[in-house]
Amino acid sequence: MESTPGRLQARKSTSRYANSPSSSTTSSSKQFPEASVDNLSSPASSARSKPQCFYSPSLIPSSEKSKENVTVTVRFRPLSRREIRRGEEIAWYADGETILRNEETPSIAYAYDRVFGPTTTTRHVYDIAAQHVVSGAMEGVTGTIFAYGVTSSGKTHTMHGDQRSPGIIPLSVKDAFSIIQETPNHAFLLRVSYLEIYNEVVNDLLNPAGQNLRIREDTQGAFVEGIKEEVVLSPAHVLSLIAAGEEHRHVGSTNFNLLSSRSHTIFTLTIESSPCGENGEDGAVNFSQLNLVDLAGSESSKAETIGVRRKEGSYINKSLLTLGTVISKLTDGNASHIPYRDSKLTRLLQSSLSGHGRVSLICTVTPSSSNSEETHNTLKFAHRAKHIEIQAAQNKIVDEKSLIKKYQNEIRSLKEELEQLKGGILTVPQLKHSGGDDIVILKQKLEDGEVKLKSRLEQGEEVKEALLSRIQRLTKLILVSNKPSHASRFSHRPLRRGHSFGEEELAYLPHRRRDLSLDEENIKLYVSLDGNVETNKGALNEDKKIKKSGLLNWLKLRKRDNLSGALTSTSDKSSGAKSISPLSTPPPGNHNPPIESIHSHSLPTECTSAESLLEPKQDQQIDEDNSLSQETPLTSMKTIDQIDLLREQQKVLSGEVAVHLNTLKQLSDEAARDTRKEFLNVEITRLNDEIKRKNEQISLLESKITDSVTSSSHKIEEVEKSQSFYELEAQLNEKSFELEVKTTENLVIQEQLNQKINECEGLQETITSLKKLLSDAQREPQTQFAKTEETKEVLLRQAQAYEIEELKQKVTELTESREQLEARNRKLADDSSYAKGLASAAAVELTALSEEVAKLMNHNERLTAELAATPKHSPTPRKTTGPAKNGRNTKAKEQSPTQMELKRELASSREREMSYEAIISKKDKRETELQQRLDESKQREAYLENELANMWVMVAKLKKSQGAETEPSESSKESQRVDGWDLISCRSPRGL
Ligand SMILES: Nc1ncnc2c1ncn2[C@@H]1O[C@H](COP(=O)(O)OP(=O)(O)OP(=O)(O)O)[C@@H](O)[C@H]1O
Repeated sequence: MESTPGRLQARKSTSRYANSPSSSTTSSSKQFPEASVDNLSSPASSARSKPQCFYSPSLIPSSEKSKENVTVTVRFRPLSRREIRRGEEIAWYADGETILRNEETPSIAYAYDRVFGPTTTTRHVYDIAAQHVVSGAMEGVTGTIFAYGVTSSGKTHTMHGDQRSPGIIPLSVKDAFSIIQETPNHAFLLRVSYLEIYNEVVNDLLNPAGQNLRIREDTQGAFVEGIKEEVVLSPAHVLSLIAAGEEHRHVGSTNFNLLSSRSHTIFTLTIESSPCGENGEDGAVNFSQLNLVDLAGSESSKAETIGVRRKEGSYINKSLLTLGTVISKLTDGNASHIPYRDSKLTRLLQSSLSGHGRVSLICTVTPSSSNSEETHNTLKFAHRAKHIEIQAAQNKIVDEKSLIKKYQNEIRSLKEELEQLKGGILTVPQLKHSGGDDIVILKQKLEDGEVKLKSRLEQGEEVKEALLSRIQRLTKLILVSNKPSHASRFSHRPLRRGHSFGEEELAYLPHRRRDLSLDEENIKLYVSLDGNVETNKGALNEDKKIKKSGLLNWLKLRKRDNLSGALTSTSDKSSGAKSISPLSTPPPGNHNPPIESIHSHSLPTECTSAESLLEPKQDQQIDEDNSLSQETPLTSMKTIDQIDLLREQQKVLSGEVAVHLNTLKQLSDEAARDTRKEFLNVEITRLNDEIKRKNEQISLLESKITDSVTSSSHKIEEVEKSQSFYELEAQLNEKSFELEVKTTENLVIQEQLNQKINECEGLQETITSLKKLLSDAQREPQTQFAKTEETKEVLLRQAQAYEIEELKQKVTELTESREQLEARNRKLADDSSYAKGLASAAAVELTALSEEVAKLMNHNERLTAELAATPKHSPTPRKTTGPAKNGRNTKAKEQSPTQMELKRELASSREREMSYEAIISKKDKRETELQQRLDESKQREAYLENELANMWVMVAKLKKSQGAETEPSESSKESQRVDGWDLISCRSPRGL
């Protein structure tokens, strides 16, 4: 639908460019199909959370705030030779001035503030996408311009450019100085800083020592701690600093870009401006920053990088991803948290993105089909960014925060000091009308006055010179227009300023970069290195060489800075947290011919250029004049300083002449009244002579001034004529630079050589000592043999000591087992004595029993005998009947209990006898057993004692043999004693 572009053009930011000339075209003569743009982005931004304010309460924001959107433009680069050779198709194309469309699916289209075709010049891009940000910054509205796109899409080409086509940065710088020139009655102070973010580390590109700097925050927002800020005086000065900074930037080759930026860079121009002139100096100071950002390119997986490049690529992608997230959150009304802190890039861009300054995003894309997807991503990013809403406001700063005010105040007080000094010198005693008697006193006073005047003049001369030069230096830091005040750019702003660069300025820009991406040959070159994309030193060196001519000039000037020693960098802490080096600017005239055009050299007020001493020549805008930009600046500024000094001297002399004339007049009056006073005539004559002499001096100074002016103009002419000389000089410098490089390389090689020589010497020494050792060894074989014997002996002794130790252990063990056996023996002896006791008791009992048995047997025998006698006197019990029977029975009855008793007794005694016998036999058995064991123990004890004795004998033998061997050695004896094994004591405790 056509409505969307219409809507876009109706936007404030777009409409301002509606009439601007456009060279934007679609690629080649291709006919692009009409397409609907249903999905074109709408710029309407929804309400979003208020971002953090960049400016502190000390800064008074202008009441006039207007809402606007980020300016988003897209720039196509032409297809590279390589892409053409590969036969790549056009995937995206510019459909008119604001629409970009997909070739394959024409319904996919995006609208932006402007779409630049591949043939659009950077200058045109500047006019559309950057100029309003730069002029805003010069008026106090902070601005940021950044280039975004995939690798090799043309970001660096757009931001830095080359000599043939200067980029946004040089064009902005040039424009900033032109604006100063076009803004009379305003004083400006510009300072720059330049940093890179490489692998999430912030490095100061203006100060190689400033590595890994910290980002801090104060009430004004995020800032880089310790970054160098340099006060700048001219476009050439700024470009020289950028060129020097670029030397330190991380650049490497990838398979897409020979000189791919591996870091994001932020170039910041800090601008302070204040009205000056009749009543201007009391006004508030405008403070703003212009950030020019060259982002590193996002890398797709196609990049196939390895090693360092891959690491760099992942850091780059991560920070760009965070940038994308921040941008989408900024445009999302519901987002409560915006992750600025997730990357250093977004932290530093926070104040720019959060909506208090103008932002211009230039998205660079390639039309090629191979990059279609990446291009689409860039377009989506740009589409999101378009929705960021900003409220740009002019910022004013209070006096104490302003560096320009500080300098202006210092200049004012220095001038007052100078005036006082002059006044002090010129004050002479005023002649009052006095009577004739006072004439002598008057004469005396006059003479005194003359003497004092002379000495003061002499003393004050040096101080005056110092004051003057300080005033001049400070004045030079403050940039003012030398145009008449009615030519204010605010009232008559020209539609377009001239951007022509002087030779010197161009020298700081790189030559034309290699055309687009790598050609096949180059790829081969790269692939051959480390199999992938190692840095091609040759190619990089070539590019560095290209830059060198610019850099050489810069270095040359730097050297001059040092040589002249006039000014050194001093960081100005009072002006803010950041280190500023206002006086690190070059000494008067250093490499800044163009600045002469915008400097006022008048001393009374630093803003009135009408009094410029070197008018009209110095009034010309030298930066547009190539010949002037070739002038040797130091000489030029010296001349200006000299002229200033001569004029000052002239003024002092004129003052003195005036005093003399006054005195002369009074004396003449006096002489006319009283003609008798001869001495008055003499004095008059003397004064006349003096006046004449001083007038001569004045005319001499006048002629000197004229000469200086003429000679300076002659010099300019000479410079014009000697362009070739400078070229030669540049070549010479280049050669000397190369020579210096070679010398340095030589020195390094020399150092390495010395190191190697030292190493060699060390090795030589080792060899010598080894040789010496060898020869010593050969020369003293016997010593060696003795040494071997000694070693053997030591080993033997060690073995013996070890054996002794073992034997000692054995002895201990044996002693222990002997003690155990002894204990057992004792126990056995106890047992045996107990058994003996038992046996003797049993024997006693046995004897008693035997006796009893014997008694019983005797009794038994008697009874048996009695029994045998009994049948003769009494019938047999069988034959006995009746009373006989009864008689016999009674007798039997009388005898049988006794017999029975006896029998029972006999049986029991027999039983007892038998049990006693059993016990006795048991005891005997036990006794035999014990006896056997006792015998065994005794045998074992005897055996052990025998063994022990053998061992003692062995030990004694060993000791003896050892003693014999080591008899001379007291130490071994000592060791024996120490061991506690004196041979005398080496006997068995039993005397074995
Ligand atoms: N608009 C253009 N016209 C002509 N040549 C261009 C244009 N844009 C880019 N180029 C060329 O394309 C090549 C790559 O461009 P450049 O180095 O600027 O890309 P880049 O986006 O900065 O890449 P990287 O992110 O890798 O640093 C360069 O040789 C450059 O001269």
